[in-house]
Amino acid sequence: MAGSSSQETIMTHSVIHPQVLIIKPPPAFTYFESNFTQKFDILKAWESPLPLDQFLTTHAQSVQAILCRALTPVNADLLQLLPALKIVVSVSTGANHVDKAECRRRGIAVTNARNAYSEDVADIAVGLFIDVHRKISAADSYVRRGLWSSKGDYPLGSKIGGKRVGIVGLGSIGYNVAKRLEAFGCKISYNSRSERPSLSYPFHSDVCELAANTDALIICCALTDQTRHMINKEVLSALGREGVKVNVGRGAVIDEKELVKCLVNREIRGAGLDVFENDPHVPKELVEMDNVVLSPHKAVFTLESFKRGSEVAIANLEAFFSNKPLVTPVMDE
Ligand SMILES: O=CC(=O)O
Repeated sequence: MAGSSSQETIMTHSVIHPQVLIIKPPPAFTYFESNFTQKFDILKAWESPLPLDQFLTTHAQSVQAILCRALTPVNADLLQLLPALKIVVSVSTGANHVDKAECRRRGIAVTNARNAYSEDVADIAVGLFIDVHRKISAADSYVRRGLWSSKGDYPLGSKIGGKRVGIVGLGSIGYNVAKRLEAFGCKISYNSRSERPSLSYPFHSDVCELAANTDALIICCALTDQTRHMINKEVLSALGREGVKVNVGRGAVIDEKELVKCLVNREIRGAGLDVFENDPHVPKELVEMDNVVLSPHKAVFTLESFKRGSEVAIANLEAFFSNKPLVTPVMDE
């Protein structure tokens, strides 16, 4: 008996979990870390005293899987240091931080969080939209700075109900924004990679035409070669002086320099921005404007979203290590 129990102990201790590299922990990782460590041997690059390239060189021959987040680029330089890599599991929905062309060339699979965060991101889009029109953040600052008593009533905002809202990217996030804003009495139309005939919202294949026919644009699409700087000077001009722009997609979908110029010259009414062209760097002009609401790329930041995101990541890693089909592979764009 004694022999078999010590054999059991040895067996328990000798279970070898598949290795997963993490360079920087994803947000809220500590909440879900044990879910990962029960199944995988997590290589924590951020805890190593070695410089990253030395750390990676040490593990180069064994690392087949990497778990990453939006702010950790998995670019060609990093991929070169990982010759045995077979899968990149991103806990983000957007996969623009992964060099997908290089992954494709090397036969490395890429997965993302797909729709895990859509509802929470849609909530923030709606929050920014309301905030810009009703000046909630600016009014909060007005009260805190003691201006209410010295300067009197705060300037008027603009009504939400009846606004014509153009959604750019009617995927899962965009659709959730549309449903929410319909309930506020807004009129929805959209631009997307393709029309969704099952929905009754008017579709505009041309984003400029969408802008010309709406009071606000809400950017919900992914950053791809096709969408980079899609919201340019022409689109912003079409949106017009009373127009508002909200972005919960990726900063570089908008030509940020043009956006700043339009805001400075009051060529559009305002903007609500959760993402920036060079996250986490925010143009200083924007910081000074009270018709702009700024948010630090946090639309997905709820415990519930990160729980769901970590479940999707674990499901993809398990599928990969047991040779099953991946749960949320990123399709070629
Ligand atoms: O921006 C966050 C994400 O893409 O998940």
